Amino acid sequence: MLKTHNLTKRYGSFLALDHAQIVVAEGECCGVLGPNGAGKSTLFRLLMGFLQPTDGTAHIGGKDCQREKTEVHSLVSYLPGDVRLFDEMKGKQVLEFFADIHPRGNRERSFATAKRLDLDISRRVGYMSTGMRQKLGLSIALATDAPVLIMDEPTTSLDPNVRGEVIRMIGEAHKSGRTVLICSHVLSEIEDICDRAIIMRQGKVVHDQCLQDLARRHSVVFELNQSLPRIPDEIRPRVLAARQTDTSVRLETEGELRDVMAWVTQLPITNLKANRMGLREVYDRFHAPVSEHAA
Ligand SMILES: Nc1ncnc2c1ncn2[C@@H]1O[C@H](COP(=O)(O)OP(=O)(O)OP(=O)(O)O)[C@@H](O)[C@H]1O
Repeated sequence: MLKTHNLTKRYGSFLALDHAQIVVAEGECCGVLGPNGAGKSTLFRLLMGFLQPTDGTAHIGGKDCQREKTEVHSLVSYLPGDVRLFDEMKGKQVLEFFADIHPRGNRERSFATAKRLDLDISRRVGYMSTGMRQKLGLSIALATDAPVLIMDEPTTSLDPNVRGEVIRMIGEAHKSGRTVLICSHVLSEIEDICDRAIIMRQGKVVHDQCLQDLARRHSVVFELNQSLPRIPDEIRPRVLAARQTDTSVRLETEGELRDVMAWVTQLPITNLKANRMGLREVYDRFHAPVSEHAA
């Protein structure tokens, strides 16, 4: 449904997006992760045809995001990272305006979405708080029945309860068969609704993670006062990685944990911990926390 080939964007000599190869299948929900400046919004703006690529191509629903922008826009509902709306208009007028110009817009659904987000649409945009303006943007973007949803940090500036509601609404859109591309700095939001997560670093896609696979992974950590013995052949295929630093051992496993644990627990170990792997561990492989860099 959505495909980029070597998609590249330079601002002068600065490479903001570096030969990105991304494929999102129809009906898939794909999260895009990465620190500030990684190139996420640049990718989204290129997909919407708001930026001209330096190199490469992007297609949505088989339409070229540059040359067939109008067709692409009729397939996509887009929430920009910086929601800018008309200050002089009331919320209701803004919803009517966007529902009328989007080929798949619907006034009643926009009003219902705003109501679900507890937004007072009788208020003028200029008098709305940042979170209220974000809700208004969401009421526009979530109310169309466009088959593709592209959302740049949809829960930014929202309080925790509304964040939860927005994530539920995006999850519902995904369940109804729509294709979703979403970026967020909140890893749990991506884990909650996405099938896959793409991790970006300095304009490059550095990792593509299927979240169903991740749910079957565990980290097993323990102390051992000797070298780790050879892992038995029966469990070796399920131990994806084994690392020993002095007395500390960390195994990364996939699938059934029972016989891995049976082997580990017959070693002279202490301080055994086994945890389900999360997106955090995967993300930290590419972006270690700032304090670790500083250490
Ligand atoms: N118009 C521009 N001119 C020059 N550099 C730009 C321009 N727009 C973006 N950049 C740079 O491109 C890089 C990628 O920016 P982008 O907005 O795509 O990052 P992002 O991953 O969305 O970040 P954030 O999480 O902070 O929103 C940044 O270093 C940014 O400073």
